[in-house]
Amino acid sequence: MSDKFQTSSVVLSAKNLAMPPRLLPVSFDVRQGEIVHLIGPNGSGKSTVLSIVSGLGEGDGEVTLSDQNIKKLDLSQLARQRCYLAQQDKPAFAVGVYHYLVLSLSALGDVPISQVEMALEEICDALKITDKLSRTIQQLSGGEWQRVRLAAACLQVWPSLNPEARLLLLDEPAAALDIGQEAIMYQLVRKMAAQGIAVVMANHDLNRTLREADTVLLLNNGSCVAKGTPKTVMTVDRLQSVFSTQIQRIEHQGQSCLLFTD
Ligand SMILES: Nc1ncnc2c1ncn2[C@@H]1O[C@H](COP(=O)(O)OP(=O)(O)OP(=O)(O)O)[C@@H](O)[C@H]1O
Repeated sequence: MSDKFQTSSVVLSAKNLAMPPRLLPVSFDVRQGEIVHLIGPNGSGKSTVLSIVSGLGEGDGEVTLSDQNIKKLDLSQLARQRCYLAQQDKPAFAVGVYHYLVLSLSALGDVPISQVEMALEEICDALKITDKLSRTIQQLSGGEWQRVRLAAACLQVWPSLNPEARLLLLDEPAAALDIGQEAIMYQLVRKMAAQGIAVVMANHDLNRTLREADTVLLLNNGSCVAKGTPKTVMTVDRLQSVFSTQIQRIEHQGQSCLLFTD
């Protein structure tokens, strides 16, 4: 987390989130500019956590977004404060990429078109989708479609367009991305966080989590087994036990790196 947000305010507070047996009670806070990774095996509850804190999924417990109970926020208030990129397939209907991106701003009211164009240009350049703007979403590869979805998510909570934006929720955003595009996605996530947006994302790439996350929640069978900094949570013994596979940790040029040796 950038130094300027070290003592920043809590954006998202989740208290005793639960949906037994899929998710047993878990509590955590996320601060302005903090990047939180949810890790754990398939079916451990990562998407369930994201869907409850998004305000769209059913579940027990209390979630507050900027001190407001999310159950009291209507859909357009939610859409202005947080964006939720779920795991999902391409919609069946055909829509142009540009139109799809602009639709992500529909909850924001009147935003000057010049500001929209500037943000679109910056995000599309970063994600390398500018040449796809005139296509329909049916004419994209899986990785291109994922980048368009990411662009739409970032646009919705882009601080210069949306002063109410606080939180970006991403469910496995690197799915379908090649390693170069994955690196670009992480740069964009860091850029959002550097502007004060709190990020909570589900992730399967443990080496990325080691390097990119400020805070990690490790889930297993619906329970949070550890929470804290990557180095304290992601010990070899704990990861081997949770993921039931052989892992080694090596140091390379000052960075820790996990090797999966099974
Ligand atoms: N709609 C549903 N109805 C009933 N159970 C569900 C439903 N969706 C998910 N589950 C179950 O809830 C548990 C948690 O699922 P969840 O999708 O949160 O896991 P996850 O950690 O995100 O998994 P993955 O890494 O595979 O995406 C799993 O046991 C799953 O089978």
